[in-house]
Amino acid sequence: MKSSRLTVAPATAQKLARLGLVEPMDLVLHLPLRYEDETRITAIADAPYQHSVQIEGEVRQCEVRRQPRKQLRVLLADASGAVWLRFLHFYPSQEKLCAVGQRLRAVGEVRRGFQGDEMVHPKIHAVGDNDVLPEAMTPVYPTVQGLNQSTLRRLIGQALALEDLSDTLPAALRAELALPDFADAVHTLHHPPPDCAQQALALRRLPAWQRLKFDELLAQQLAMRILYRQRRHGGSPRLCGDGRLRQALLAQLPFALTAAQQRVLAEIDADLASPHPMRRLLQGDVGSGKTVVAALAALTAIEAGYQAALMAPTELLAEQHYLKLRDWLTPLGLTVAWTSGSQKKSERQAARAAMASGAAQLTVGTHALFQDDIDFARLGLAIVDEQHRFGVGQRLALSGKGGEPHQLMMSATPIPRTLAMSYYADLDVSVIDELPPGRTPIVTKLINAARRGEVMGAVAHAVAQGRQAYWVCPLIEESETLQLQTAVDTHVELQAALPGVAVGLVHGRMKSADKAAVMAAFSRNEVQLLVATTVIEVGVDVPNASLMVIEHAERMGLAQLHQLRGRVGRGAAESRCVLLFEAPLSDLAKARLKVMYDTTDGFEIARQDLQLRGPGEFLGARQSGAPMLRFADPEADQPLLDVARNWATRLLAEHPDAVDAHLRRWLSGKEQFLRA
Ligand SMILES: Nc1ncnc2c1ncn2[C@@H]1O[C@H](COP(=O)(O)OP(=O)(O)OP(=O)(O)O)[C@@H](O)[C@H]1O
Repeated sequence: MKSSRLTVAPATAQKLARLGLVEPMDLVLHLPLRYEDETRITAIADAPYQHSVQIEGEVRQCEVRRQPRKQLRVLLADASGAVWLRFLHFYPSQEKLCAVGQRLRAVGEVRRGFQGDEMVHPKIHAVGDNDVLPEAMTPVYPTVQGLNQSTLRRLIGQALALEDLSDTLPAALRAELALPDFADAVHTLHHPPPDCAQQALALRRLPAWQRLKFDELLAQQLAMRILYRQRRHGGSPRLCGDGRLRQALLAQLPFALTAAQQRVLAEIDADLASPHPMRRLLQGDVGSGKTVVAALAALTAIEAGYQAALMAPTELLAEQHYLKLRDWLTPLGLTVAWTSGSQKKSERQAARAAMASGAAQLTVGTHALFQDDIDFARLGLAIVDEQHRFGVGQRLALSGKGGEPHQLMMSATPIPRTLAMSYYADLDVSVIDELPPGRTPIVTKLINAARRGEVMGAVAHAVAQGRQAYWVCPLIEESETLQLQTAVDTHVELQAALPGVAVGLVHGRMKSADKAAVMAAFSRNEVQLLVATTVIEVGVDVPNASLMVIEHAERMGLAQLHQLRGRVGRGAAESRCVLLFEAPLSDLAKARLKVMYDTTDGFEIARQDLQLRGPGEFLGARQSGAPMLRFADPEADQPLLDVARNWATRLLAEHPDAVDAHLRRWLSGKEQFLRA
């Protein structure tokens, strides 16, 4: 991260980028998950259970226990009572800090333990003579492994001090809506005063929250309005083909198009033939056959003498598409180019030359394809896969690329109707609402992780029948490194447990050539069991795989589970998806897993997910894979959305400068093209 005023070491910048923090303004908008109240001291005897409090006292006892597991136990006492502080992992420095007689402050939640009240892993520090209590609450930010709270707090503090936080909304608008000033709002949310009720903060009811939600919704509405306008006034080539290439591909495919595929194709064809740019969202549940529709649309552009480009959010997915499209299109005498960030320079240059000269009729790459200065000789159609990760900001940037190629966005994540109407209003929507025939429904099983051994047996059985399986190790504790470790360990474990089965491993940190090699071996059935992190979530298509095992399913978002499950059930064989969970399950986790058990309809899952999560659930919203809104809640904030919609019209007409400033603030950084 670089700005004229804020510099960050490259290693830290990398970790920040994993949180989506790229620009200094992203730091300003990286809001706390919760707060710790260190502004006051609570008497130990008065500390309520399960509420974060700060206590202060003197160490009376300090011991390291070896049984039942190694731990540090410290008895802290004040005039009112005493409580045990317990650390299961600790450093020698912590043990030293807790010497008998030392005065300590500890922040954490008190709970009833076996040996009386205790605080597990509290935050502690020694009390000095002139230690003053802070005036504001202490923020706790979402983070990744290796990036601690104090570094984040320092960087965010610097960004708050150095960034231009002046208001982008005209004073009249703020007054009319009784919204606080932008700078005040962000300062309050990072460092709320102690009298600010935790409850109101958590529920996002404070005026400061309203302000951020409103700003975010307004930016969305403005961007959509501008896109819509560009589209009405923009000119695009009329793409009418003679059907020659299409017929050739269809003749080559081992299946006929479903009625739904034919219908959406007709909708796309009508758009392509019009002189205005197509902006169409193609929705279809996992495995509904969107790729072939995209290929046929590309062929129309090519028949008309233009080029097409297809972009996917990750390199793995882009490569899968590339391999499939190359196999389909090369026999038709066409050239398909592949470009990716990890390619050798000479290969990339060759691919770019082929795009610039027009020698490549179709180019496949990651979303970064449109990030750099890439020239196409005659780009007629841009296809963007996984639209839900491609926010309105990116759409705006794409159409600003000069020329007006037609755009087709594809999404396998069903977007509930209310959401689609509010956030994709600038797009037309086509839905593939039918699966190809001959698929046997996927049977879903919920199995306690204690019965993992039996599940391994089921894998061995599937392999013995000539089938293949996936074993997915999901994100645990918000840490990619841990996820990787789990996948690596599981790979070793399964190899040992299943002699005679070729077990492969694929994860996000592998070199893309290695990843591709494992995927290719899995496609050829040389690898029968693929252990994977969630990198395989989208787009992997191996019809012979009929068993999917997902560990820690209770911790995953339903949309993600649905995507993963969609990797099986793609062939004629009966497929199963085993969701392993760690007991005991909370009621919410039970309800969520039940949804997965009850239905395989992605739209129904999305609807129930939204209902179960309820408004304001930060993590849930992130897990659902819809990061287009960070603050506002599509359902609960409907009234605010209506106001933002009206104001978007007024601002565009009366305050073009404010529009520019507002979009620059809200659509930079986070809304940049995602790099794979
Ligand atoms: N009409 C059809 N009849 C039979 N099989 C089909 C048909 N259309 C597509 N398929 C096959 O179904 C599988 C899934 O298709 P595809 O990968 O295009 O799905 P998708 O909609 O892109 O799914 P996802 O979003 O999960 O990647 C592929 O193996 C594809 O060849």
